[in-house]
Amino acid sequence: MNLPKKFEDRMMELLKEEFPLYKKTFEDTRYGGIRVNTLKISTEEFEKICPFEIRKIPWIPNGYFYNLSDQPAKHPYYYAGLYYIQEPSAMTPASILEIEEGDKVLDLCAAPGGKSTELAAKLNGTGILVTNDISNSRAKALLKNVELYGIRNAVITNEDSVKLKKFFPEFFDKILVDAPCSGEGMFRKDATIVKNWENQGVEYYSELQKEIILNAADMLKPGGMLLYSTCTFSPEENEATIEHLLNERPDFSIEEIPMKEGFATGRPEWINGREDLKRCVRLWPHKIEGEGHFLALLRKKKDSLIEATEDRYIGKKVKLPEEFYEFLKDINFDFDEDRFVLREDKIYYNPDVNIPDKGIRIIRGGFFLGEIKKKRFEPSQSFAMGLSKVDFNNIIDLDSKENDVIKYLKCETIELNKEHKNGWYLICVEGYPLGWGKVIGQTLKNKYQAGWRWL
Ligand SMILES: C[S@@+](CC[C@H](N)C(=O)[O-])C[C@H]1O[C@@H](n2cnc3c(N)ncnc32)[C@H](O)[C@@H]1O
Repeated sequence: MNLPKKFEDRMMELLKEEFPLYKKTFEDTRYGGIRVNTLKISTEEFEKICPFEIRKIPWIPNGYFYNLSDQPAKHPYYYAGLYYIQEPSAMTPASILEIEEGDKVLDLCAAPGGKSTELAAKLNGTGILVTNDISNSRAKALLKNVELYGIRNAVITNEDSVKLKKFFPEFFDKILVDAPCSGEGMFRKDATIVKNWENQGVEYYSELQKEIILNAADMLKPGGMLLYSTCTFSPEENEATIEHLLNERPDFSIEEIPMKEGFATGRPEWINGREDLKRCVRLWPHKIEGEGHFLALLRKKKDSLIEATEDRYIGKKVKLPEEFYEFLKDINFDFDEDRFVLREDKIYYNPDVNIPDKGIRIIRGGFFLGEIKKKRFEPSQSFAMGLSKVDFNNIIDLDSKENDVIKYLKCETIELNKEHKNGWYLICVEGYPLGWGKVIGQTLKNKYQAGWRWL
């Protein structure tokens, strides 16, 4: 692979005797990874049913390598949201950031959702995940992933960090900043990143990261934790960004990250920086089976004068159409009635946390349940994905190896060979929900979301 000369010279100067080992990784094939969505399935269960060969990623409790000759995105289990396809080192940031149930979590640079989907799994339906991206098109990909992975407590925003900060001063318990970067760790995966590096290099991103990390710092509660990560190697975008934060916000300190085999420390000497930058972690492609990453875990000093605030969502019971309540009779899931929201015939379920909702560009505010169409309630795709098979009374369970499941995912009508009463059914593959269908006589009318269909 042809690397930019400027990049190669700099890496040689930084890595010295390690450089040949690093350089050699460009001759090897990359590693493919999948991360099990523990909102839907345990790792033990997944290992039993996984249809292709996998091998544990040593430093990620729910991460596995797969062979690149397999196609995990072409299996019904992928459509059931059982796993996320992610480069192994990119799994590390969300795995390191400890989340407690009930936390208010922000993923500031989130699209397409590789880290958000794991943060949500750790929240396990409690608290709130505000997941944000400045790019509208990327935020749409994020929306799809939030829905596919069955996340019920997310609010998706489409803002830059300056604007977001105005709405959320010292609001979050945990923040992940997976910063836009020059992507030096992506060169092997995607050659177009090399072009981008040449056009808009390290200096451009370093300035942007300094701005973003300070805005994130101001949205963190005292006592809260912030995880900063990039998939690049340049010290200007890594140790220097952290040093900038520590200089500008002296109430922050760097926390130790538990070291695993192959993890390397931060390199303060590369920027003549402070000694504690050694607590940052560098993942190198010549030391672990992954493309590489940088991580820093930061704590904001606790101010004992600040009292905990009560942020629970207090809604008022809205009058919802009868058809919706009729549908809920088949749902075995305890909804808090005060959290239902009706917006232009669409029904949502709010997370249990109050957030400002005026003046922010919100792409999705809570769990979208469905809409009223011609006096009927039509449940949404996200409603199906947010349920497990025990949550709905009427199930049609398809065999992962039979053709009907692919027909269903292709939005085709299915003829049933067993008697079913008419009405809405949660269509599952081996017990994991895929979407809705409506039985009329012997026919299953397909209600799978057209934009998601199997191509
Ligand atoms: C490294 S990518 C994020 C990858 C994502 N965390 C994941 O794991 O799937 C960085 C993201 O930051 C977004 N971004 C760039 N500038 C931003 C800003 N000022 N505020 C918020 N997001 C920004 C980009 O659109 C991009 O999607």
